[in-house]
Amino acid sequence: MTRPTVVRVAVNQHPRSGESIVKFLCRMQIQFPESMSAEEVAQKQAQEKEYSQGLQEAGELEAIYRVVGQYANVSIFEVESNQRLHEILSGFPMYPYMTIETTPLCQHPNSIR
Ligand SMILES: O=C(O)C[C@H]1C=CC(=O)O1
Repeated sequence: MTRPTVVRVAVNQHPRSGESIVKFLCRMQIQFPESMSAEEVAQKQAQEKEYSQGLQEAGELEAIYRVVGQYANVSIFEVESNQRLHEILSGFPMYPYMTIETTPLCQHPNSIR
């Protein structure tokens, strides 16, 4: 007797690796203390750039956009778990100066991708 073919489709799969992922929209608003010097700000910005570009190269930070007119960004993360997202966000060098809103995402039925 032949068995029926079972096709498994993960709800959230990474488009390239096929691994199971969770996807989040994050909004990060940055507010440095008034007492912080321009040199300290520049140092934080350089550290942030290196950390952020590492995440982008690793595929965990899929996209980042500046919010027009604000020291804020919206970013799309594709990560293995909620725990991993928390590790990433709390590892940002600017984390102590950020207000972060996270929104979990799932597939839209009308999306063609
Ligand atoms: O928006 C910013 O400038 C802060 C920051 C968070 C990630 C990143 O690449 O930059």
